[in-house]
Amino acid sequence: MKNKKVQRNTQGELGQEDAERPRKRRKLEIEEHYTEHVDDDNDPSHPPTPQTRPRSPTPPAALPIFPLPTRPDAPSKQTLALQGLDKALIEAELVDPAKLQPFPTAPDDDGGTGLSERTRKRLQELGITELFAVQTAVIPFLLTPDSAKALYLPYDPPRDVCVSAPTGSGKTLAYVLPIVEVLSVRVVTRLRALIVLPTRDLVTQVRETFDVVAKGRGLKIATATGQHSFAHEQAQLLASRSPDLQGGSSKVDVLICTPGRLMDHLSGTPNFSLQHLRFLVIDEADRLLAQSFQDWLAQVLAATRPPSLADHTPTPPSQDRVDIPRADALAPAFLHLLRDVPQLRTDIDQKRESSCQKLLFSATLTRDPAKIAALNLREPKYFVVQGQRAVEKGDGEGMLDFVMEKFSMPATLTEHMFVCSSAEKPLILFHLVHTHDVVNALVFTKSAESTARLVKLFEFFEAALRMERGGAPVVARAYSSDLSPNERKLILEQFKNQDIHILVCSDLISRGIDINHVTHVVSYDAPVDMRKYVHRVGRTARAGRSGDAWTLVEEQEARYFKTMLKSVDRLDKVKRMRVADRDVQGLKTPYEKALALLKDAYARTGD
Ligand SMILES: Nc1ncnc2c1ncn2[C@@H]1O[C@H](COP(=O)(O)OP(=O)(O)OP(=O)(O)O)[C@@H](O)[C@H]1O
Repeated sequence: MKNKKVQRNTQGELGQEDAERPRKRRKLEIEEHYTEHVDDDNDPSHPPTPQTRPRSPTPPAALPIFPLPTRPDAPSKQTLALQGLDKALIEAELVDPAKLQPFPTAPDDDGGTGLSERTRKRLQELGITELFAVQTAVIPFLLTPDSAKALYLPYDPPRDVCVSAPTGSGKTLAYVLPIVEVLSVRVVTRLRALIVLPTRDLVTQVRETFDVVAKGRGLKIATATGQHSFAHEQAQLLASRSPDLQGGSSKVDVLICTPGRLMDHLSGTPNFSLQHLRFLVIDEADRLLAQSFQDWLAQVLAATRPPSLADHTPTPPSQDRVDIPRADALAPAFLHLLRDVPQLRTDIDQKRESSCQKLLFSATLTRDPAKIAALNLREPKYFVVQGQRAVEKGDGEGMLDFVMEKFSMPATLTEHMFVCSSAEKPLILFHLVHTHDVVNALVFTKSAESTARLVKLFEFFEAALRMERGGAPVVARAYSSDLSPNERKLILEQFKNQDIHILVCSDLISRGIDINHVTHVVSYDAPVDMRKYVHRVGRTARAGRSGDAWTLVEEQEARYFKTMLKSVDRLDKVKRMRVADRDVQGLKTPYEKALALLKDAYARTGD
C-alpha cells in the first residue's frame, strides 16, 4: 500500500490544509494510516508506537459492509396528528350528518332505537317524526340492550360517552330522551340525573325540553342557578334534612344547574348526595372544562364515586340514637359504608362500581388529552358528527379533521365576510338589514358598551329613516349581562315573537341558545377565535333550516381572520363581499342625522 501520511504539526494536530479538506476524505486517510501501523507492528523490528491501538489476536480480514443509511419514510400527516391522543378518540365513530331515521309506524317496532312506544308517541305529539344524525347514534348506544336501562349497574358499569356534533344538530334530545326513558321506571325519587350547563339561560332552555318530553312520566325536575335564594333552592331539592340519611335525600329525579350553584349545594346542603346518579351530563363541555373555579369538576366526580373504607370515617354511635341500617337508601356501590354493619368479605365478592354514566356534548369538543384525562372517563365511546367533506374523504381524513379542530358546521349555513373600515361598519350593517329585509337577526359585538352604543345609533337611524320614508321601523334591542334575569327572559320572548327584530348582544348568548327563526347572524365585531365563530354562526341554520352569517372585518383584522378560517379549511366557504359607496348613498342622510344625535346623547351623559 502506498504510504500516505496525514500531515500533523508538532503537537500532532492536523495541518491547516488537512483541516479544510472534507471530513469524509480525512477519515479515510486516517483509516489508511491506522492499517499501515498495524502492518508495521507485525514486524518485530518495529516496537509498538503510542498511536497504535491494542491489537486483537486475529485482526478482522475486512470490515463488514453495511448498506448506506437511508432516510426513513416521514410519518404521514395523519399519524403525526394522532400521536399522543387518547385511543378512544382515535377510534371515534364518525356519523354522517345527513343520516335521518324515521320512526317506524308499527307500535311494537322501535326501529332499534330503544325508545319505548310511550316516548315515541310523545315525540310524535311534539311533531318529531324522525331522529337526527347525532340522535341515531347516541340514543341506541345508551338504551340498548334492555339491560342498559337499569337504574344501577354496579357490576357492569356503563361506558362514558363524548359527542361532538355541529350547532343546531339536536344534541339536547340526544341526552334528554335516554334520561327520561331510563328514569321513568324508578319507584323512589332520588337524584339520578345531573345536567351541568354554563349559563342560566341554557339551564332554562334545557329545563323546557325536559318538561315537554317527560310530560306525564311522573319525573320531578328542578333547576339550580342562583336565580332564587339558596334556602329556596334547598327547599326545592331536599325531602329531609335528617342527619341520619346515609343515602342522601332528594325531592327531584333530575337537576339542571350551573357549576357555581352546584358547588354551593355540594358543600352547603346537608343530604345533597350524588351517589345515586345514573347520568352526569356536561353540555357545552369544552366551555365548562375551561372553568376551573373551586375545582368544580374534580369535586363533582369525587361525589359520584364511592369512597374506599379506608378513607371513610364512620360517625361514632351516639347514646340516644338507635342506628337502623337503611340499605335501600345507599346506592349499591356505597353499601360498604353502611353504619354498624360488620364488613364480611368473601372470595366471591365482586367490586361494585358507581353506575354514573358521564355524557359530554359540544359542537367544539376539546381534543386536549390533559382536559380529557381530568374527566376520568370509563371506557369512553366517542361519536363525531363530521361534515360532508369528512364523509366524502373517508374515516381517516374525517378523523383528522376532528383532531385538527376543523369543526363541522351546519350544511345549511351560508357565510359572507365584508372587509371595511371601522367607521363604515354601522352604515354597512344598516344597508344589509334594509336590502335583505332582515327581521330576525342576532348581531354580536365585542362588549356591552359597544352593544349599547350600536343599539342607540340604530334607534336614531330608524327614526330618521321613518321621517324620510314612513313605514314601520326595524326594532333593535340590547341583550347583555347588565340586564336582570327577568328582563333577559322578557326580551328573548319578544324576540321569539318577532316584536323585536334585531337583538344586539355580546358572546353571552353565542352558545347553545336555540331560537328557531334566526335567519341571520351578524358578527359586527369579528370573533377572536374559531370556537367563538362556530358558536355565533351556529345560532342560525339550526335543525336543517337555512341561515346566513355575515362577518364585518376591519381592514387591519382581515389578515388574521382569513388565516383563522384558512387554518380550519373554511376560507373557501366564506364569500368575500364589498359594499360600494353608491350602495349606501340613499341611507347617508338619515345616518348622518343619527350620528349627530348619538354624539349629542353621549355628550349629555358625559360618556
Ligand atoms: N329529531 C328532531 N326533529 C325535529 N327537530 C329536532 C329534532 N331534534 C332536535 N330538534 C330541534 O332542533 C333544534 C336544535 O336542537 P338543539 O338545541 O338540541 O341543538 P344543539 O345540537 O344542542 O345545538 P348547540 O350546539 O348550538 O347547542 C331544537 O329546536 C330542537 O327542538
